[in-house]
Amino acid sequence: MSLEYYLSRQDTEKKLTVLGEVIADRATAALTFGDTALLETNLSTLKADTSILRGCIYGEDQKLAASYIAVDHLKDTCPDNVPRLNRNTYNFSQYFTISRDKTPIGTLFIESSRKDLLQRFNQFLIFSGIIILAAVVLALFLANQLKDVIARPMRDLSNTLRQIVNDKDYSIRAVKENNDELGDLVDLFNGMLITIEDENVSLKASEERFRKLTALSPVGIFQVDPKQKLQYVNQRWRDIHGLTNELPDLQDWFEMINPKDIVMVQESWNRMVFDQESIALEIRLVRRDNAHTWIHLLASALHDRDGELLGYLGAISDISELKAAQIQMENLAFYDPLTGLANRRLFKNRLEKAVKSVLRSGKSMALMFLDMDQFKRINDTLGHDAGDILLKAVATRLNNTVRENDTVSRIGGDEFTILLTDVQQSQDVLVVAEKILKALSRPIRIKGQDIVTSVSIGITMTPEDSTDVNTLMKNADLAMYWAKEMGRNNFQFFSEDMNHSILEHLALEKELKEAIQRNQFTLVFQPKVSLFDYSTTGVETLIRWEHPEKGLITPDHFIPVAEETGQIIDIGNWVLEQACRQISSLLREGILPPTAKVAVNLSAKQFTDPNLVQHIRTVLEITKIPPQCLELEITESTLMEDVETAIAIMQEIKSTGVAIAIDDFGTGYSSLSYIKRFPIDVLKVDRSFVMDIPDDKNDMAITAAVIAMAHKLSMNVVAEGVETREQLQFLRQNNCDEGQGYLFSRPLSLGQLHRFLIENKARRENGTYHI
Ligand SMILES: Nc1nc2c(ncn2[C@@H]2O[C@H](COP(=O)(O)O[C@H]3[C@@H](O)[C@H](n4cnc5c(=O)[nH]c(N)nc54)O[C@@H]3COP(=O)(O)O)[C@@H](O)[C@H]2O)c(=O)[nH]1
Repeated sequence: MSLEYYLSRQDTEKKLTVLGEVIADRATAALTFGDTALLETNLSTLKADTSILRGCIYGEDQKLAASYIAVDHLKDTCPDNVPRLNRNTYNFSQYFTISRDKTPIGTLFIESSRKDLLQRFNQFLIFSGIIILAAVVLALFLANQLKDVIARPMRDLSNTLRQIVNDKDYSIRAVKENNDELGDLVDLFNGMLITIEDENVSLKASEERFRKLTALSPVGIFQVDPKQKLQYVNQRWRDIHGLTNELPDLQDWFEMINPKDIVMVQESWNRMVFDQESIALEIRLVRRDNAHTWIHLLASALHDRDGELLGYLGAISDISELKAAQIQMENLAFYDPLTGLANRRLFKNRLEKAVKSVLRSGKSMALMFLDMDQFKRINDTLGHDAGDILLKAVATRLNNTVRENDTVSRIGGDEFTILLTDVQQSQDVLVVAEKILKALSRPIRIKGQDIVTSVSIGITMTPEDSTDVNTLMKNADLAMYWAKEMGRNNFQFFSEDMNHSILEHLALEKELKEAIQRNQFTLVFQPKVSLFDYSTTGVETLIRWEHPEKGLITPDHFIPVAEETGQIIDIGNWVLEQACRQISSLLREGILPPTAKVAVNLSAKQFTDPNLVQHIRTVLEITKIPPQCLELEITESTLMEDVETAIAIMQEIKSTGVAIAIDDFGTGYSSLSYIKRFPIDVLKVDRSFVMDIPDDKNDMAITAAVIAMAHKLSMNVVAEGVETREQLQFLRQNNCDEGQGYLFSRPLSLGQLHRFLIENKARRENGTYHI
């Protein structure tokens, strides 16, 4: 506005200047000549401009020379003298110098009214107002129009969007009204909806597929959200857990895991959550119905395309059957199916590991080798099923005797091993060995019978004795053998001396081979005496080895070796033949009565030798000894090894007319039912029962019972090892038939026997016989 006013004012002032300068120029001559009329004519040109209020020309003397007053302002006059210029007046006024030859000769004063200017300005204002008003009206109009054209479609679009969001219905479409930019926007929006709908459809299809797949899946599937909440499980998952419909908490699920596996599961779960590691575990579940289920668990974290965590997805499969099969396979491969103990393979494996650990830790470990005494006999007597029950009972007792860390194994028929780990001193092992012997000494009831069993235990220590697994096994075996030698039902620690003895044993084996050819064996005969009249009823043949360097070697030392190597067959045959040859002369000479018998010991190997009976017949024939004068002593243990075969062999022997005596009776776990079936003529009560008479009441009772029983079975009873008068008295009181022992005579050479028989006969005949 002010600009407009300023420009109008400048226009007015410029116009006034042009007008003033023209009039001043024209007034030069009229003023020179004082022609007032011409001056006024000149001034009258001011009429043309209605805004001029007055024009005044003053001469050189400053006196008014001519004037013009606008008709509307006749009340105004020109002052007589040149008026002062007053800028504060409402009107414009301006002075123009009238010059002649550049010399001022007068002054023109023109006053112009601002009225036009203001009028023009007002007009401008009015016009501007009208324009603005029109513009506003137009703007409002246009805005209204625009509202319809732009805002409504936008509102429609946003309503559509709101409806889609509220209803989650992506099939709704925005309506396109125009083919303008908004139309394009609607097209784009609808295009986007189509894409979302397509993606939704494929997502729903994929979800449906996922649900169907998981519903039909043979594996249990579960989903956990990022906040560790179990979000989804399929039916199979519920079935495996024995759950119906409820979805348990993750914590509840963890509580269904076997306590032995829970630490492992939690550690793996934490690794999955914090380190994004996948889980693959085999664990046990304890279901609500208390059933145990082995499962294979797989789980891993689930992320979207941007790596944002969506949760965890996992699968479980019921591997109980697989595990059972695996356990069964492992059991078959590593465990003894009868006792459930570790087998030889597993034992060796554990022994190897234990030796390595001993080398690392610097601690000691003991290996025990156990062999059941007389197992074969029990097995044969009571049957294999009874043998199995016995083995199982022994296994249980062994297991209960040792600590959980120790390994008890069955490595063969009646052979067990025990690995005692973390041993401080050999005294600890000794305590365990004693505990084992004690545990096994309690009778085991099988088929209504109380069976007493025992074991012989060999013990070796590592690293003390060796750190080689095979050597340790050999050591323990050797020590066990030693325990057997020491009378069974005991334990022996391995020592290098045992090794030494084995070397001796090997040397003995070698020398035995040559002993027969070199005639190093001799025979001695121990008389058997009637306990009724002290007559000599027979003799027992006992072998002796006269070693050229070692002197006299008793059969205890070489018979077991000969038995092991099989040399006993040759040695036994030699004894049988020699005994018959030597005694036949005594019989022929009548020094031995015709009722007397020469007894020869038969070892187990001899007894089962298929040529035995033929050999007996040959010997009888060669030596001309009557069969009824020959008696074969077979130990109870030999007979009990294979009862049925023993009966058959005995019957064959009996068919030759030769008598059979059961030796060492009472030590071989015979059962009465078998004794009854054995074709036995003589029963020899073992020396171990006689030796403690009269101190051991048990032994006395047993001996008395055995004598009574043998008599009931029509057997002759011979008591072995009679050394004292008390023993003799007891045996006589209990009607024992015969006695053999140092009380009557020690084993005698043939010559000594000859003398003994004659002297004994004479003493009895002349009544000087006394004991
Ligand atoms: N297969 C063969 N075995 C044989 C043969 N010769 C002997 N043997 C067996 O060797 C074992 C030991 O015999 P031996 O050292 O000869 O001892 C016998 C007797 O000397 C001993 N005995 C006899 N009376 C007493 C006595 O009062 N006290 C005592 N301490 N010892 C005594 O007993 C042995 C005889 O025992 P047994 O045979 O059980 O009747 C021994 O088992 C022999 O059998 C052989 O040729 N073949």
